[in-house]
Order: sequence, then structure tokens, then C-alpha cells
Amino acid sequence: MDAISTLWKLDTLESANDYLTSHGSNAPRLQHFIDGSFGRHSEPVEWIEPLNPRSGKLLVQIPSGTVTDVDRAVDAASIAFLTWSKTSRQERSQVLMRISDILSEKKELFAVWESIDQGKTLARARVEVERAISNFRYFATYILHEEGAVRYVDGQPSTLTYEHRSPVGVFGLISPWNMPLYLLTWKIAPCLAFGCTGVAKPSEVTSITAFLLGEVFRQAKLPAGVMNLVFGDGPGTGSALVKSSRVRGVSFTGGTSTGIRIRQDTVADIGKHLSLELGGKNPALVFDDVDLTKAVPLAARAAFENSGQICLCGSRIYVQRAVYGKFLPALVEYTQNHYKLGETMGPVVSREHYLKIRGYLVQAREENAFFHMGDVPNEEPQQGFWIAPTVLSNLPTSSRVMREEIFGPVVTVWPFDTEEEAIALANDNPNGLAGIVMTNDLARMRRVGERIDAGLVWVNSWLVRELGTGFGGMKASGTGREGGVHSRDVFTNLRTLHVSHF
Ligand SMILES: NC(=O)C1=CN([C@@H]2O[C@H](COP(=O)(O)OP(=O)(O)OC[C@H]3O[C@@H](n4cnc5c(N)ncnc54)[C@H](O)[C@@H]3O)[C@@H](O)[C@H]2O)C=CC1
Ligand SMILES: O=C(O)/C=C/C=C(\O)C(=O)O
Repeated sequence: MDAISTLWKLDTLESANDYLTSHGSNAPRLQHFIDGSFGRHSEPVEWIEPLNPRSGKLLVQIPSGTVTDVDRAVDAASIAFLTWSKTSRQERSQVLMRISDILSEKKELFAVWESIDQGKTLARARVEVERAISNFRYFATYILHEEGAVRYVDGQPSTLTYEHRSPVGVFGLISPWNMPLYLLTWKIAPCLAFGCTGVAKPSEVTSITAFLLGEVFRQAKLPAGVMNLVFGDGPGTGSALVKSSRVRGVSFTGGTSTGIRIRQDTVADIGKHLSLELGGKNPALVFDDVDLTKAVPLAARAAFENSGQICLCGSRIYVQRAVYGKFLPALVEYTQNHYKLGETMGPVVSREHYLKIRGYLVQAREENAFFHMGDVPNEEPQQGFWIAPTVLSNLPTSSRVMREEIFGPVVTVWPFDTEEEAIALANDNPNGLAGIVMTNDLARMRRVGERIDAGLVWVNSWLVRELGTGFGGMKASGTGREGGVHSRDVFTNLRTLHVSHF
């Protein structure tokens, strides 16, 4: 039986895990989804073998898409663009709704595999699958309600002017491993809604739910070639996709260095649309007027949700000195009670990532950090990639641990005295993705919130999302915004018309 028929039926953790235990070294082999069907890979196939984050054992085999595979997918998307770009909004909307309905019927299947593949808890995976469903529903309805204005050119009443938008073309959609389906569908849904076609490349570390999504596209009767899925690594498959001259836009979420690489690889292709959502090292400011029974759980969640593997995590906590002494032990106690490895917290995604995080913890130890909880994990991961939630203090603000995105369950805590100092500390970082402000002072909420160098600022909240508002970062955290009208700008070209008569 092929991999899709096998995996599609395993929609409980028990059945999926039984299957994984029984397959031994015959791990299922995923297939690219090109031109409406799962199929051939160009020979010889090089297989990438991601491991199960909970056990460290072989999970699946991913074909490493070659330039030929990418070209076939781009061919299919280019041909499909000719009709999909002219398909009515009503019809596109209906296809997106069918996709969301099938996803919704199979949501437990997707949650189970997301949890296994990425290591996240099943509860977290369920939240993310709901969001993937919303991504399709949101853009399916958005396109039905867009408004445009036609007006006279000022002083020339015989000339009308209006803005006309058309889909850009074939897009390369490249996503990371931390929220695989959630982030991939955040790109696929607007791409389809606004009349573009695409080639999506999920992370080679977590490709399973993207593979299952191909079956959803098939069942939803998404016309062949409109969305293709090519698996493979970044330097080979991803790079070939980004560099293809027939790919007219790239929407990417991932590490900052990869974003820089993609900018370099596309710099000569001036007209290519580029949307880059990159890393964060996000500050969380805790002022002394807050109720700690609310601030501590919020800070812990922002630090440790998905084992700290969300680009929006608040990984640098700054606490006003008057409450610092109470906040720190309360954070440790809350985390100990609520983030238990193997129960309410999963492993990190891969061996490579485990070693990367460990490297930062070794450095923290060398720099005499206080480990209020957590420790440097073993040099070699044992039975999965488990790293305990770690709370650090007493690091110099110049430390790499304080400045670079660790993307794991590691948070640093540091005191401040004044509001000005808090803002300066928050902004003293090359990244500018998100910021969190905790205060009960209404004036301060805006005063501080509006000065944080970040594309997203949450006040007394975190990860609250409204899909119509702009999502993306400042400074090294990216280029452009997505969400609502911003996604429309990514996936469409704008021409302004001036219509007069002789
Ligand atoms: N959303 C975020 O902020 C994320 C940040 N990261 C950060 O980046 C670090 C590295 O993680 P990686 O998995 O290596 O992220 P990455 O940025 O290499 O991977 C993200 C996606 O980009 C693709 N990719 C890699 N190189 C490419 C290239 N030259 N051209 C086109 N596509 C390419 C990958 O195959 C994957 O699909 C992490 O440790 C973390 O700090 C990682 C994932 C998500
Ligand atoms: O859109 C969201 O709600 C969350 C997005 C998270 C990322 O982009 C990330 O962690 O990379």
C-alpha cells in the first residue's frame, strides 16, 4: 500500500504509534504531489530520513526534490495559472471552503501526525490544525468581500481612476518545521484565494502533514497543478524553487540567515515579490504595577509554548526591580507545575536543533549564568530530543544567549528600573518581530507599546491573532507583512488605471 493510503487511515495516536513501531526500518516514503497526483520522483532518489523527536528513531523518508522535480512542479503551476488566475472569486472561494471542510473532517488525523512529526503535544497540535482550517476559511471569504473605489481624477471630471489587481503568477511557498501545517497553510490559502498558483516546500524536518494536505487537495478537486508539493531540503530543493525565473514570488518563513540567502538569490530578479518572515528574540516587559498571578502564567506561556519553538516567543524577560525578586521564583514555580516534559511539553524537533540549543546552554554555563531551573542537557540526546524548560539569569546583556534566537525552551530574566531603560533593553537587539508589555497602566500600554521596535506588540496578552491584521517583523525579522490586505499585496500586482475619452 502506498504511503498516503496507509497514513490517511491512522487517525489516532495509538494506531499511528503502533504502525511506527511495526514498520521498523521500512519507514513510509512520502511522494511529491505534482499536477494533481502523488507520483514519480526523478531518479536516483536521495531520501532524507527525519527522526521521531520523541524516540530518536527513524520516522519517515522524504524524497529530496531535484531541480527536475522542481521544474516539473513549476511547469504544472505555470500551466494551471492560465486558468486559475481567471477562475471567478466565487469558484476559488468554494474550492477553498471544500479544502477547509475536508481538513476539518480529518482534523484529528492531522493533529496526530503533527504531534508525532514535530514533537508538539497533541493539545498544541489540535490548536494549530484549527488555525490551518481558519486560514482557508478566512481567505475563502475575504476575496468575496473586497471593495474597490473608482473616482474622478481631481480637477479632471472626465477621467476616472481606479486600482486594478491581478494575481502575480506562480509562487514558491517555503515553510519551517515549528508549526508545519499552520504556517504552510498561512501561505497556501492566500496564494490560492488571490488567484496565484504555487509550489509549496515544507521543511524537510517535518513534511508529513503537508503530504496529507496533498490528499485533501485531491479530494477537494483543486484543479491539477494549482498547488504542488515538493519535498526536500533547503540548499537543494528550496533554493532551486526560489531561483526559478518562472516563480514570480516567494513567501518564506524560517531562520534569518536563510531569509538573507533568499534575498541574495533573488536580488537580480527585481520584479519577484518577496515576503520574508524571519526569526525573533522577543522581549517581554513586566512592569511593577501588574498582578503577578496573571503576569507569571503569561510570561511562562510566551516562553515555553511549543517548547519555545515559535518565532513569537518571549525569550527575553525584563522585570521591573520592585517585583523582580517575587517574579523570578514565581516563574520557576509556575513552570515546574505546568510544563512537564512528556506530559504538557514535548521534545525539541530534531537532533540538530537539540545540539544547537545545548550549545547556548553550555555557553550560559561558561558565562556563569544562574540556572534557576533546567541544566545543560547530555552531549548526546538519549531516546528523543528532550530539553527541560530552562530559566536563566545573571548573563551579560552582550551574551549571545541574550541576543540570538535560541528557538527552544530557554528564557533569560533581567531586571530594569525605569520605563526608558525597559524600552532601550527591549530594542537593543537586531531582531524586531514581537514584543510583550505587561502593565496595568493604560497610558503606559500605548506609550511603551508604540515604541517597541517590533512588527507585533501584545499588551497583557500573547499570540492573540486576528487574521486580517498585518503579521511580520521589523529590522532583521523580515520583509513585508502578511494577513488580510497585506497578503493581497503579496499575491497580487497593482496597476492604477486612468480612463478618459477623446
Ligand atoms: N519562524 C522562525 O522564526 C523560524 C526560525 N528558525 C530558526 O532558524 C534556525 C535554523 O532552522 P532551520 O530549520 O535550519 O531553518 P531554515 O530557515 O533553514 O528552514 C526553513 C525553510 O527554509 C528552507 N530553506 C533552507 N535553506 C534554503 C534556501 N537556501 N533556499 C530556499 N529555502 C531554504 C528549509 O528547507 C525550510 O523549508 C532555527 O534554529 C531557528 O533559530 C527556524 C524555523 C522557523
Ligand atoms: O501566525 C501566527 O499566529 C504564528 C506564526 C508563527 C510563526 O511565524 C513562527 O513561529 O515562525
